[in-house]
Amino acid sequence: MTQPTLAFIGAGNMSQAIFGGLIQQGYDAARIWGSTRTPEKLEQLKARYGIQTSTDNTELVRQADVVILGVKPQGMQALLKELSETLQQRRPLIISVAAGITVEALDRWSGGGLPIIRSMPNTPSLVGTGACGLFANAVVTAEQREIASSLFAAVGILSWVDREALIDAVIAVSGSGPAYYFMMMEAMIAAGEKLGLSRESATELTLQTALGAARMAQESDVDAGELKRRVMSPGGTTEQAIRTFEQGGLPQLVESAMGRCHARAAEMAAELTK
Ligand SMILES: NC(=O)C1=CN([C@@H]2O[C@H](COP(=O)(O)OP(=O)(O)OC[C@H]3O[C@@H](n4cnc5c(N)ncnc54)[C@H](O)[C@@H]3O)[C@@H](O)[C@H]2O)C=CC1
Ligand SMILES: O=C(O)[C@@H]1CCC=N1
Repeated sequence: MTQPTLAFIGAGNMSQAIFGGLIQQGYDAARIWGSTRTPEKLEQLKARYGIQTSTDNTELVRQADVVILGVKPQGMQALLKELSETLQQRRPLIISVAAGITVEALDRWSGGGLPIIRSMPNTPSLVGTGACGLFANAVVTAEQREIASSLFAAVGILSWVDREALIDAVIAVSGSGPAYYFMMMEAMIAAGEKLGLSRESATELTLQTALGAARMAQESDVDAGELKRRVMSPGGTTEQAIRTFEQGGLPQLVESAMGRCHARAAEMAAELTK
């Protein structure tokens, strides 16, 4: 199958993670277009990834089989107002990555009746280990679903949800999730340094431990709780650390942090999609 031409409108962090990951997996960079507001940024993207670039979003839509909307949620309505006429003429598959912007709003702002997929990817897509949730409107064909699946499968795993509301749960788990782990890494590195390790060594040990734990949990036939218990020797060192996390309320803290993340997605939808 020929690779579809992709237009990333708003080639920022998330878009770059997706097309950077696709290019690493062998996607033809000549079939990838990116736009940002600033020409200097586009020059950098061209030099780094070899993609086609333009500051003219309508030019991108005219080339595209798939249009990926990668702007901030606050900029989506204005962008679609600018593009609706061209989108209606060209009728590409539209994939939004924006948090808090509903399919109903995307449909309304783009003039109605277009195939729209609301996705929630994450930045580890850049290194082929992304995790993405997807929801399609009724206009999206089986073939277009396949196209979206193969794009996201090239940069990680994906999961279709059958209710749009579940995209907000995906945001709380995997869309925002990399930041939770990065925060844990920051804290472990800082604590390792305080215990006398060099920054370099604390960083290397922390990152390898995060990678090892994730790989082990993925490959194991027992759950994360059991893997945790297997590290905890009775009367030993890990037990003291885990007890300290529990006494500090870590599981409840994670639940309320993810609850706030989830609630914010709904608040954004109420604020931005009137
Ligand atoms: N950063 C992340 O980890 C994730 C972000 N998202 C979603 O991705 C979207 C973008 O987020 P980031 O990539 O983090 O932001 P970003 O600020 O890095 O990227 C946005 C880009 O859009 C460009 N832009 C803004 N208005 C434009 C316009 N009218 N035409 C062309 N380009 C325009 C900006 O110049 C910028 O390069 C958001 O809607 C966010 O909800 C989703 C999942 C994860
Ligand atoms: O923080 C945000 O709003 C975006 C959506 C998921 C990750 N970053």
